[in-house]
Amino acid sequence: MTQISNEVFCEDFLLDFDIQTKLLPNPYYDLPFLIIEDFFTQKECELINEIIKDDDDFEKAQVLIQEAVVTSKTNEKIRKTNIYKLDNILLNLYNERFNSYQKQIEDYFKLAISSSTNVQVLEYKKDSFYMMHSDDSSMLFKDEKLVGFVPVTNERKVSTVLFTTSCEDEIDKNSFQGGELLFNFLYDINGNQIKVKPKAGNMVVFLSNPYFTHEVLKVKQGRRISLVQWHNAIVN
Ligand SMILES: O=C(O)CCC(=O)C(=O)O
Ligand SMILES: [Fe+2]
Repeated sequence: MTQISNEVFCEDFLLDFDIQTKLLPNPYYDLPFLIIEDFFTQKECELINEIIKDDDDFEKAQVLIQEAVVTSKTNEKIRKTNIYKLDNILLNLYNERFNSYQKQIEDYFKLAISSSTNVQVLEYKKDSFYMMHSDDSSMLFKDEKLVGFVPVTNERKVSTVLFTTSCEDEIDKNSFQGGELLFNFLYDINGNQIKVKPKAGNMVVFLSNPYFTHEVLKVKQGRRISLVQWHNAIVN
């Protein structure tokens, strides 16, 4: 294991791979990712959860799969979610809020955000999940062993995930069980994989590169809703 921040260690094999998009934050931080608390208020989250419920106009999740060329196709084995778009009022609110945190994000990761993708609203119902992946690369396997990563996009430097429902023991219409965001190759001081427990209103900000390979564990009950966006950035 190699220490990448005060409280987090990563698998050594990552250091042996030639990761072209390698970038890590300041090793003196406690965590190598940033959690922005209360990006949205509980009321704002509830409004989104309410609207998403009434909106049947979703597309099945598209998964970037590298074939001869990079194509996009629906693959329910990899990801089992519904995707929605935000309406203009909520989108403006999101953008306004994002702008107010942009400098904090840029300072944390020492980069300058140059553009951002559309915001995707993901809904995971019971038994939905999102298999292990890196946001900017394809994982290369040989005989079921991970042997490296190939970048599939250079437009994703930073990933942001904003939760509008919470992971709780007792569920109601704004919560769910399971559905933690797991960073597959990152560990805490006790050797446990880093798992983020979603809390409505909180945004997790991490680099899109293979160090931050992640998955969404299966939702056991309830509705998990997340607003996902990727950002391009100028990195020194
Ligand atoms: O829903 C989440 O928490 C993460 C989604 C994700 O990893 C992605 O869309 O790339
Ligand atoms: Fe992702």
